[in-house]
Amino acid sequence: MYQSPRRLCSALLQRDASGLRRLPALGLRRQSSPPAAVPRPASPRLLAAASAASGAARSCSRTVCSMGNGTSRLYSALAKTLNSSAASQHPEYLVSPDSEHLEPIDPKELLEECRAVLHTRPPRFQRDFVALRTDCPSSHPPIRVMQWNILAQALGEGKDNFVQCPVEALKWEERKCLILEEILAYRPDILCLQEVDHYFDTFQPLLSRLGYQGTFFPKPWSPCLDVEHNNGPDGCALFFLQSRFKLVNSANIRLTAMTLKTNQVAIAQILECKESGRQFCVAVTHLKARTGWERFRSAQGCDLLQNLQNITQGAKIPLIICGDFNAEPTEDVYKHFASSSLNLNSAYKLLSADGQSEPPYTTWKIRTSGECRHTLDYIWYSKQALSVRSALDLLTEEQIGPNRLPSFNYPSDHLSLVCDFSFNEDPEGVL
Ligand SMILES: NC(=O)C1=CN([C@@H]2O[C@H](COP(=O)(O)OP(=O)(O)OC[C@H]3O[C@@H](n4cnc5c(N)ncnc54)[C@H](OP(=O)(O)O)[C@@H]3O)[C@@H](O)[C@H]2O)C=CC1
Ligand SMILES: [Mg+2]
Repeated sequence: MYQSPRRLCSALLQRDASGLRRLPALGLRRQSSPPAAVPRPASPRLLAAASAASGAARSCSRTVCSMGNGTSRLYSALAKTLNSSAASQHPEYLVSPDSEHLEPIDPKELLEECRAVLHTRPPRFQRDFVALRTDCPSSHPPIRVMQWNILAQALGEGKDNFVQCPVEALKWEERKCLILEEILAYRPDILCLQEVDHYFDTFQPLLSRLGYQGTFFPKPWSPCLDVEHNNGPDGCALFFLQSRFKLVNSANIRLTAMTLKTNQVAIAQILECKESGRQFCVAVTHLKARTGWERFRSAQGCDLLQNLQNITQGAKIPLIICGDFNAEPTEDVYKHFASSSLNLNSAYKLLSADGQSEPPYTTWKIRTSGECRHTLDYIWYSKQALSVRSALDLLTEEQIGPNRLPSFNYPSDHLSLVCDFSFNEDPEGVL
């Protein structure tokens, strides 16, 4: 039954059986009158538990931190104590100690809360899934994977110079609802994010209440820490639905380039499907940005491929790799992935008429330096073990609008990519 946002919020504020006040999942106050304002909780019980460990780190990182100073090192160190260290393989570190105490939330209720906060904004864009393979019936539900560079709040406000994007469109309290709305609209089984600088206070607590298990690996020297009032370093985050998968193994990888440690990271996890018992490896990364760094990106890509070779025991385990590669398909790093012995294909090529061309853009923005329209984001997959059943179409130029991204309608300068995968039958010996 449809509940108005006003009724929903009051329902969320009722006392639960334990006598403790239940709080709105988002803990947000609406910007203007109708519908009624949601009181900001004085002490959000559920969010406090999840973000307590990050509180000290966040308060110390609210000052301007130049890279390499004690404060950013302290944050990095603290963040790492909550996650596994570089290239470690300790699943026990990856389980949030508080996750079992978190009250589940209904995704529909959270979506309603988001929509109430966003009621003054234009409606979200309609995007459709394009069916790609209907000829290979599978006895198990598909695995939906979402890849998205969500735009770090500190970079969007302090570094990216999106000259056509009004500052009000970047306000975190509303932008986070647009991000959550996009995630909730597609409800991925696996969510791979880049530029996450609100992991501990937003995504980890909320997504864990939606049934996800999350891992965060911050960049060692995040440029976010240069920005005044930053919320800590940005990094990659990987979430999967605990109802569908069991974590078998996990590695946080600091990428190297020509044997040197770099500022870019990846997370790779082996997951086991609870329905089918099949195992696969999913990885998320964000390679070095900017022109002039093509060889560096290429070296980082080679390092990631080598790590994935080791993790999948030479491609014995099927792979899905999501990332903002910061590289057009013409770059060497793309070519390395396309020709790797891991037998990978890029899922979004399948949206093209011949199945051979990447989409014309995955990011589109206007900076002081001009308009930047590029294809940089990819979902790679083991082409012999997996099939892409469908993929979410991109936004059209008309939907994106003349001021490009981010905007009041869309929270990031990068588009989300979403694919439904299924395992091919009888892959024995094919890999
Ligand atoms: N003190 C130290 O030892 C070190 C300090 N640093 C700091 O980190 C920063 C760079 O870190 P690094 O990880 O290499 O960052 P990158 O060059 O990879 O870029 C960082 C972010 O900037 C965005 N970006 C890309 N192009 C532009 C542009 N033209 N204008 C504004 N933003 C852009 C990228 O977004 P997208 O991916 O969406 O394009 C990316 O998220 C330095 O500026 C420095 O402050 C870094 C290393 C060491
Ligand atoms: Mg960016």
